[in-house]
Amino acid sequence: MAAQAQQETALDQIHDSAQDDSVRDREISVEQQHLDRVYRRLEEKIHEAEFLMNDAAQRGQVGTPGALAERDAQVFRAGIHLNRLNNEFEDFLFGRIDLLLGKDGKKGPDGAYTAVEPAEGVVQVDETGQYATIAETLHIGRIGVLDADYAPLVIDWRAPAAAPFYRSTPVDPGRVVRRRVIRSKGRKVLGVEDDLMRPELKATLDGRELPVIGDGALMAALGQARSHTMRDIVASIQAEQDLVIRAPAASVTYVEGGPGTGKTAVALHRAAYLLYQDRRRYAGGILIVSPTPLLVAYTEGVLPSLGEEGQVAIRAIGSLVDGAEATLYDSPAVARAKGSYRMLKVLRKAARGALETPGGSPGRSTAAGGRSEQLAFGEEAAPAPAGTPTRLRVVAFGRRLELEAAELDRIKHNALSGTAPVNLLRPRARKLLLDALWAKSGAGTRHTDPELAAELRSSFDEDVASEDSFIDFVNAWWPELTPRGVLAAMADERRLGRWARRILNPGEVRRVARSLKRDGLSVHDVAMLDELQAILGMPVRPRKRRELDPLDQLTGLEELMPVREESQRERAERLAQERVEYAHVIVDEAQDLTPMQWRMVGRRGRQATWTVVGDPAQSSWSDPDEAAEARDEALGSRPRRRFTLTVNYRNPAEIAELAAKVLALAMPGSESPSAVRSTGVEPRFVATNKADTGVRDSLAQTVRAEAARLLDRVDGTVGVVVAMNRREEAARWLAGLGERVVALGSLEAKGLEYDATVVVSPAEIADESPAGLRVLYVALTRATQQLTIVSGDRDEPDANGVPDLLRD
Ligand SMILES: Nc1ncnc2c1ncn2[C@@H]1O[C@H](COP(=O)(O)OP(=O)(O)OP(=O)(O)O)[C@@H](O)[C@H]1O
Repeated sequence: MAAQAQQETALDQIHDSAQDDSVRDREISVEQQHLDRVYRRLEEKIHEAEFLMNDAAQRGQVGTPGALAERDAQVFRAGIHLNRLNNEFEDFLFGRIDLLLGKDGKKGPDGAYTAVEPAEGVVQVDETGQYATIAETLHIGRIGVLDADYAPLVIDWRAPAAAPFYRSTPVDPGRVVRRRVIRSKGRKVLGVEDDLMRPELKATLDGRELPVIGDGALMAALGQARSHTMRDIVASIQAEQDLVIRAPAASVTYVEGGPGTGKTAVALHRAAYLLYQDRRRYAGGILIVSPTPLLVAYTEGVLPSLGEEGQVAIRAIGSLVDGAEATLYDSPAVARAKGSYRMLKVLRKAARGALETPGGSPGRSTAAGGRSEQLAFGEEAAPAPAGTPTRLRVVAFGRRLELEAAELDRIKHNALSGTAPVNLLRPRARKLLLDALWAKSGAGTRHTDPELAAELRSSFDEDVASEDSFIDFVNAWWPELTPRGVLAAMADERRLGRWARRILNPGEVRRVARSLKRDGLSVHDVAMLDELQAILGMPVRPRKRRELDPLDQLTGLEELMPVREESQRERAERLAQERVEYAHVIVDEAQDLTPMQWRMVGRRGRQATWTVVGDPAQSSWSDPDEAAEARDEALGSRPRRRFTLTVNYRNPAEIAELAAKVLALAMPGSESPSAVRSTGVEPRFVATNKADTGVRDSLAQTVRAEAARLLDRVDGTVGVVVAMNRREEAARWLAGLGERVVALGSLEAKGLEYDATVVVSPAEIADESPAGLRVLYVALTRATQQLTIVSGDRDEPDANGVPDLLRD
């Protein structure tokens, strides 16, 4: 009997699932029909754009300036249009909402009704419950497409009419009854996933009950394997994230949220939204500052997938200064000295001190006639020892005139007392030299008539200033300083000691000087270079003129028209490079910026609006209060709009719970975001067997074995996170395991994620810097599915292998 019941249940299930499959297939084919219509329309539009291009080319042959200007503008617009259509042809339709009738009957510019709330009385009740009719269906995609009658076939995801797709929740559904995510590849619809916003409502569309397919799009998206590049989340943005993405761009939008809450994703989507919403305003460019080149590479594809790249520059914090690229790391102690406000004072002294003659500060006599380093090196050059002249000799009005070392020092001291950037004080120094020589010449007493005296003085200045000996002297005595030159001078411990007196302690001076002797730059050096650039002031150099198209000159459309052979992308890159200030600045992982880095970033957005996203609990900077002060200085008095993201989309609950233990140590009292899903797989703890093979070998073997094990268990990537000083060693441990696995230093793991991670020796990571516990918290929150902790030499694992830092 029981067996028969079981059989019947099984048969029922087969029957249900066959029915489900046929409903699913029918729904897929409904969406396929819509997609086919959209493609037909897109093809028409592409033909239109091509026609416009040809038409424009014909006008070019007419040759009058007016016709040429019109041609250029038309080609430009048609080119952009074609480019977008071609680029976004793939996978661009991803959503649909089915809506109740709205409160008013107004339509927006995209052809959709604008009301958010349903009209009164559209939901009716009978003995079977609530029922209603679907009044409007909207499809959402990466770009908007209207049909030939201007009715919306696809709504751009950033348009106001698309907002309910993201904002509607079962608690606050508005007009939305069903939200559907459509999965497609090229021209083929592969699947649909539905979420019901009003599950209690029986809704009909074209006389048929609205079917619901799948378990919801979010879970489907979160469960997918990770690759080495981030995907956009445009099909499953959640309501609290959407509020940030669409927040008005006034002043500063400030977003906090724990690991995995989507801060980076939200920041990128916000850039795309701002461009859509006010393209003209953001033609000034959007800068996204990212903490590491690894995170730049990881996130780089998201904006193009949203149809935006031209106006957005994503730069690592170590690549913000043109021509400089950070490749080195500083020890925590050196980083602390270089990144803090104290360094600002040192740099100000160094910039002036770099002109001083050896053995004393400017103004003190150097009668010993010593020689000093020549500091006017080119961008790449190291300081070349050369003579700083200690005597100036010229011949003027037939007389030999001389200034001695003491006088020269006095003049230099005087000139440096000005507040202008050091390089811009050079003309003032030159003028003071001429004054001193003029006084020596005694010619000032020759005429009492002021006009004649002035004439004489001006011909004296002209004579002297054109003399080779004077020109050579000024060049050697007051060379033009470059940021790199001053930084190189700071590598001299003795000189740095003088400039950093009572600011850095002797140990810091020694370590900083030593670090500046290395070949290459660290992220902190780059911020110092930028500061020096501001302190020194760069004399204006003639800009390299790019080749001009004669037609551009004719029409004056030089900036509007892409130059021949320069693609849209190259043009965007060129503009980004030439640009120093931006219209909007987005700072990702803002908690990590040092005071000096905030100053550098601040200079790029003096007139900008800002979006700042971060998580104080993940800060690797040792003095968060000082950084907060610098951040407030960079952002000025602009009002802040604050948002908090509360849901962790990355880590399953099992991993989030473990990480929360470290958070409690790192920042007692702060709250973890709640994990949105659970996998049932607990983190694994492995202790190395030191007795067998020795600690080092054992660690290598254990980590390799764990990485191999995880590669078998997940489809995507595996990250092995070690303390910074073990990076190279760890890469060797993993040799030959393939491209899906990577070794990372703790600081490099920032912002990244992997299907599975191995965190090696929590104690080593926690001990490596004053912010070590927060860095460990970052390391523990990188996995989307599985996590293994391998204890090292410094950990004290219990019988289950759980190291002390991760026990209750
Ligand atoms: N609404 C969403 N739909 C689908 N996936 C999402 C959503 N929000 C976030 N995610 C995914 O969650 C993961 C974490 O997102 P993201 O890296 O932006 O978080 P974060 O807050 O910047 O994390 P961290 O502070 O650790 O760097 C990513 O894989 C992202 O694609």
